[in-house]
Amino acid sequence: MEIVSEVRTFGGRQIRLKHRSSTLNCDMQLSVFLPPQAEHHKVPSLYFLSGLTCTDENFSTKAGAQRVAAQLGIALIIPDTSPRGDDVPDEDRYDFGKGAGFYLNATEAPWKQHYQMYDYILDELPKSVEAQFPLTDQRSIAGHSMGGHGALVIGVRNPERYQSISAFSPITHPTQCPWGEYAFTQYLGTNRDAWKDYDAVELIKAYGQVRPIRVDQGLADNFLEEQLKPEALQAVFDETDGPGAIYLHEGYDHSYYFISSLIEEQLRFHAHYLL
Ligand SMILES: N[C@@H](CCC(=O)N[C@@H](CSC=O)C(=O)NCC(=O)O)C(=O)O
Repeated sequence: MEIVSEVRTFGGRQIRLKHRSSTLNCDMQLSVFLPPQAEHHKVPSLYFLSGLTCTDENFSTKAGAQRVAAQLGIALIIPDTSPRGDDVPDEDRYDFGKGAGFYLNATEAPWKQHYQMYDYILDELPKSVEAQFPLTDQRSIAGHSMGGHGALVIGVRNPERYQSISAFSPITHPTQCPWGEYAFTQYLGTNRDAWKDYDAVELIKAYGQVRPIRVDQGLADNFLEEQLKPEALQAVFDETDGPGAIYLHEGYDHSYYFISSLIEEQLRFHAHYLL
């Protein structure tokens, strides 16, 4: 991975990188924050998956996560939200294609050649960053909206890889909401049984709650009822015995103002399991 830019913040290093991804068959960029402790010893990592229309820079510039990550000694690994480049197929809509990879492995043409974000986040990215930076193999995963869906799906399916899972305003039940139904039809085809591998509600029903899960949801979120459906996640938390918890916040919307208000709580939640 090649360093594109680097700045010092809160005693640590905020780094932007580019690399050729063999999983996605394209060049990718990502951001990494290394806390000051990484100068002396290996540190654990929190992966943060962003939402529709985002790159790695939305979270790294708007969430304000670095101050507390520096105090706690946790690295932040912030990938892009889809494959990129002129060779990558796209559609002219904000909720599908580039910027909207939905953290799955596409099975349908023309998407499957590049849209393999599930494998990229789970395998290629940790191997690459852990080979280059002083990181332990202790990881947790978080995300926002489409990225909250990604964090829940990847975390629930791979409890041996992630100590804890959190999400801001996640798409909890993508097989039952317009964003998910459109994207899954294109990426995965029309067999709805195959969609269940990428639906947090269906996965928790099947796998249970192995790792701790924290969800924060604003009650003034304009996507709440149609796209996010926290009540479906609450129902499956209630059905399955486990520590999953959804915190509802009066007056907060879907934006990074919400994420920046609650990021400290989510970082401290993960620190409990990572450190
Ligand atoms: N129509 C809007 C929708 C895009 C949007 O709200 N994106 C969110 C994530 S939504 C779910 O994944 C986001 O994080 N935007 C970036 C930001 O910095 O706020 C639009 O096209 O803007």
